[in-house]
Amino acid sequence: MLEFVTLTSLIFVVLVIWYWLWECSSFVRQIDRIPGPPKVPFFGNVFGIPRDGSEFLQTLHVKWVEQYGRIYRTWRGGTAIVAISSPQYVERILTSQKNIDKSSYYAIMEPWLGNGLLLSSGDKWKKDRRLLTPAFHFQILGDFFEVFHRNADILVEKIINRLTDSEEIDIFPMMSRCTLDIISEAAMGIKVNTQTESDSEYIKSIDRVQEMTRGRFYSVLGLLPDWIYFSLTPSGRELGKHIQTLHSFTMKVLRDRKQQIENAKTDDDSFDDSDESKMSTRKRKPFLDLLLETAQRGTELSESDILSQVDTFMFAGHDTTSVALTWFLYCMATHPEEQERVYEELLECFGDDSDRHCALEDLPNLKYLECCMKESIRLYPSVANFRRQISEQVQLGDYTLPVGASVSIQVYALHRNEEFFPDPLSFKPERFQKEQSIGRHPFAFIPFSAGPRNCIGQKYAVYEEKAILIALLRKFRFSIDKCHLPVKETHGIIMKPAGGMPLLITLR
Ligand code: HEM
Repeated sequence: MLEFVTLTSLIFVVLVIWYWLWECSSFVRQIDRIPGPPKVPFFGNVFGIPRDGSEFLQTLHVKWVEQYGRIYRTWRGGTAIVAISSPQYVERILTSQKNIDKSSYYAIMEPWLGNGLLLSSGDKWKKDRRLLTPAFHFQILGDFFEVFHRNADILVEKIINRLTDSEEIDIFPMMSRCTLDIISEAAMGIKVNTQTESDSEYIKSIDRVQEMTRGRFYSVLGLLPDWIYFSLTPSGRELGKHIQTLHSFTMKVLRDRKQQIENAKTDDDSFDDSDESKMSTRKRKPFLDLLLETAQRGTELSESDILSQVDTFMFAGHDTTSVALTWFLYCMATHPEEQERVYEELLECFGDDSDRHCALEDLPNLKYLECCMKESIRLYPSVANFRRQISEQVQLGDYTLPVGASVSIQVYALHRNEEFFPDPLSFKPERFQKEQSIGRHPFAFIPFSAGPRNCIGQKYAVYEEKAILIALLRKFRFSIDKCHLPVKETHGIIMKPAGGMPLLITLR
């Protein structure tokens, strides 16, 4: 017994000394000069950060910004996270060529997304980004419109069929299926038909994986290494099961596409064409083919590398767009005058030709639609925050961020900064008209991030959204029953509407 007490006391003393030395280190002193919520020894702020996605957003993006300012720090165990939401600070971080790697937050996504473009660092990221950029070439994107239109038509059809039962429809799952079908076909070359076929396990699992990944990051369990978390905890086992579902889905996509290419080879040898300069003049080419071609040319690219990219693009290119569409329709439903103005602009553009799909050339004529899209994603950014790892010390105002700190760019809080968007909580599309945008700080509005590591799919996403929204707004009028107001945001990795988005829909 005496030995046990002695040993426990000894461990306690060692831990206290270790903690005291850590507290006195220049890293901790530099971080703790930045204001932030009080921390608990060893655990930091993990207990003070709400698990619930809506409260999480309100606490980190509203309450603590009001309390501590547009730069504040939190601790996750021994990891320092500096949250910033002023454009000047954001510009310093996002324009850096050095501080472009992702923070430890993203390590928690690795069992799911592997070392794909979103998570990779250093030379691997540079090489992959160079390889994948041609797939998003402006001229190639024009060829994707056919896929956007076909899937938007299916969506319109589905809504019309549902209207016979009820005018109120939760549009969020419908958007999710539509964008999943589009990304699978446009980027992977495979039709998965989740709009027309029954419940998609993939969609259910992707929701759960996001929710659980965010929950894990800010819980004590998140401090456990992967091998303990996934094998010994019930939540780890559940998360592992959902990740497995996602991987099986993307593996099937990869295998199916390989098979298609094999079959096509006998008729057409274009797959062997390695001249990338011809990309822009060829018909649309799924980005997955680029990876398969590269692997075939003998470059080091294993099946698991390709799978990580497929997982990454399926995630990054599907949910981000479906929530942007969903929040946009919410803004229209709650702002009938603005909705009518968009409709009038569409009538002016398309006239009586109600069946004509939009083309790339129509888009410059739809300026008010674009202002509404920007205003909606300002208020409801699909990615409410993202992070960078500090690998070269940086000065933000009075504070020095040492190497090893993590920076969280708080897009939600940044977009609601009164200094740049007066009356920030109101939906005012005019803010984005040319005259009103002049002089606004270029980093005050960054829904797709900015700088060298911005969203590679930005143009693709905007075209896709426009094609879908134009089809919907020409056909339907959207409103919302007041009993649902306001629809709250919930933060997983993507910012979704808590409890779906039930809208009242009528035919025009
Ligand atoms: C409304 C739609 C979208 C929004 C709001 C959005 C937003 C973002 C943001 C904020 C980032 C930076 C994330 C970070 O640094 O951690 C990002 C990165 C990325 N996005 Fe998007 N995105 C959208 C659609 C898409 C689409 C359609 C694709 C693919 C087809 C895509 C692929 C990617 C990839 C691969 C990255 C990582 C880029 C890199 O690190 O080099 N995104 N996106």
